[in-house]
Amino acid sequence: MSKSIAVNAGSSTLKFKLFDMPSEEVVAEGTIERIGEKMGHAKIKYAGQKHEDDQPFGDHGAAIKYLLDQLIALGIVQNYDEITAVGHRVVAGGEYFKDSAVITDDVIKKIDSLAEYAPLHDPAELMGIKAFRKALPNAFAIAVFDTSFHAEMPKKNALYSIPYEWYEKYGARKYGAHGTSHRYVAAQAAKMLKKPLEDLKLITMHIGAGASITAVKNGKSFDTSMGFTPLAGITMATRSGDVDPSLVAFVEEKAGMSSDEMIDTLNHKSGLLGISELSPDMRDILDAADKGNEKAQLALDIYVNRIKRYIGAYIAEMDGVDAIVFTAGVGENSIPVRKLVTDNLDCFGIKIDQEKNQCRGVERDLSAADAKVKTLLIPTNEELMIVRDIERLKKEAK
Ligand SMILES: Nc1ncnc2c1ncn2[C@@H]1O[C@H](COP(=O)(O)OP(=O)(O)O)[C@@H](O)[C@H]1O
Ligand SMILES: CC(=O)OP(=O)(O)O
Ligand SMILES: [Mg+2]
Repeated sequence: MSKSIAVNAGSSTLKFKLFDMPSEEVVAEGTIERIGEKMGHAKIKYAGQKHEDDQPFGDHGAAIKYLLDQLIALGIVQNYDEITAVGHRVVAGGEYFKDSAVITDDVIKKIDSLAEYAPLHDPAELMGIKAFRKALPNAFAIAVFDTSFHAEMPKKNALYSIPYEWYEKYGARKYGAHGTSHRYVAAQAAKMLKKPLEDLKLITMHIGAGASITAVKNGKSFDTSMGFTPLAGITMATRSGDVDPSLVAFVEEKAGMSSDEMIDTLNHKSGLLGISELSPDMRDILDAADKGNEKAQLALDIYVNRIKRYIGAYIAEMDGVDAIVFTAGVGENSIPVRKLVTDNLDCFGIKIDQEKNQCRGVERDLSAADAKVKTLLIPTNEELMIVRDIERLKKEAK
């Protein structure tokens, strides 16, 4: 018996799961939230116990140090040597990493060189890789890339209608993200539908703080809403999603902003937060909209509209759909958002049963009896995919 850990650094969170392998039993798991904010929060579950801390985590480095310290302090492991393998989530793998990779000095250099493709994520993930390498020098370590699932997307969907040489010279294309999550929920959907994944057309909606929608056709990523970086696509907690690039240049000029300031604003001060001028958190937006706050209502309306827009687009692109899937923070937990997104989609055969929709964080078929297209709720499990890739790459390395 050995232990493997999956480390998942998001834009503002650090999540982990420690598994006993090969049983895949979770022996400890936790989340450190609101990294970089005035006050952060850590929650770790292990051996039937729960440990919580309110303290600031200045950056992902601080969160990683805390996690490594707590593994020993809480007695989750007596010694780091008990953890024989580590899998790190890395958002941007460019066109280079079409599969997960065993971490070497060269792989670290390559990830570093790709950091511009996911500026909110890759630097934090590299910090994690380096800190774990130092603490667990003998562990088998791999990187699992969000972009791998989208790497072979058809060119007609991956390329922008811009000069072709930009793709050749600079790698200017759509890379997408959240691939590990889309891959997991698509496979689970096939199990729930009792059909081979290869025969299905699915729309998987990963809607958390970062959010993306993927058209999964015959088990492969066919199109996805995120773009060159995770800034594109639907409205997110603080990210704008799609905008006309001319508007960007226009506001830069009018407001005297540098392009760095602009990208920072589109990443951190836009989305739900930007429109509502209130909060990036969907729970706050729903509460405020309920109480009649007009900007919160508008933020909610825009958010729902963008998701519907991509559902419609992907049904058209795939020439139909068998099931749509809700996952991630908002998708798994928000009953009202699932209702609003699926309202008035009868024309596509999508209709949910409002009773079945009264649930959170469970795997469930939400479809109404007369729906032609299934609506599924599937909690994501990026960490399970990561440890499964550890096992696969270990075998391949032998
Ligand atoms: N009950 C809920 N209702 C609405 N939104 C929720 C609820 N619970 C969590 N969320 C949202 O989920 C988001 C976090 O999702 P998650 O997938 O963990 O994000 P990420 O991995 O992008 O950091 C938060 O922005 C929060 O607003
Ligand atoms: C790519 C991305 O947006 O990731 P997260 O949702 O974890 O921030
Ligand atoms: Mg995430």
